Amino acid sequence: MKIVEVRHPLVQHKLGLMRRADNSTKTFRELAGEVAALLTYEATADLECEDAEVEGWAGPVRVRRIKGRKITLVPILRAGLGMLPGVLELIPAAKVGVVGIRRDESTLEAMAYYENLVGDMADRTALILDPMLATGGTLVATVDMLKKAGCTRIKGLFLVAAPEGLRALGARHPDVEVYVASIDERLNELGYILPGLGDAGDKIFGTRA
Ligand SMILES: O=P(O)(O)OC[C@H]1O[C@H](OP(=O)(O)OP(=O)(O)O)[C@H](O)[C@@H]1O
Ligand SMILES: O=c1cc[nH]c(=O)[nH]1
Ligand SMILES: [Mg+2]
Repeated sequence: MKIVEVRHPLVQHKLGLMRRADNSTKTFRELAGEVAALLTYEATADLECEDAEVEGWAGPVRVRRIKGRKITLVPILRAGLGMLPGVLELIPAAKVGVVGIRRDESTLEAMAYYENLVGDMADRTALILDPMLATGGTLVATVDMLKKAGCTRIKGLFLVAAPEGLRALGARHPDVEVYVASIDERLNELGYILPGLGDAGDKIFGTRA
């Protein structure tokens, strides 16, 4: 399975700021968007390009442009919405399909409650957006959904992942590529990532667990 831990200084610095316990909702949200944009830069590095010609200021000029499969963004409700603005800054024309999955905090089982994907999933590369990859249950359920809809090229963008979640994904969907700002140490007994960020959804939306 392809796993890219993005070591770029801007990503590491911004993630370090996100780990502070005293961040305001505004600060956490802004940083989530900024790191998401930087992850997008990495995750799109292999997009296919082609030559084209445009009329420039001094006559015709050869340029490069992206060709091939289009992208659909798939934020997982609710925390994935916190990454969406940053990703859309780099891919403003992307279509967005939304998936609602909530983790039952006592059983840690992923429960799907909403699905609204774009129609032509088979022709698109899906970029799943979720700040946290913990046990992997939410991600596996999302990939199940996307594949059922015909999607064959799937990448996931995460701020923090636990080794346990990466193993679970590798066992079920080894073809999915992962781009993550940090692979952290482990899950605690409640299924939270250590050192992690705490509850990313609550921090992005200003709610409290
Ligand atoms: O890998 P897992 O163990 O499945 O956990 C990860 C999921 O848990 C969090 O969402 P949560 O269920 O808290 O929903 P929220 O986005 O509404 O906060 C997080 O944003 C992931 O979606
Ligand atoms: O550490 C974790 C695990 C799941 N969901 C979160 O928001 N944080
Ligand atoms: Mg949450």
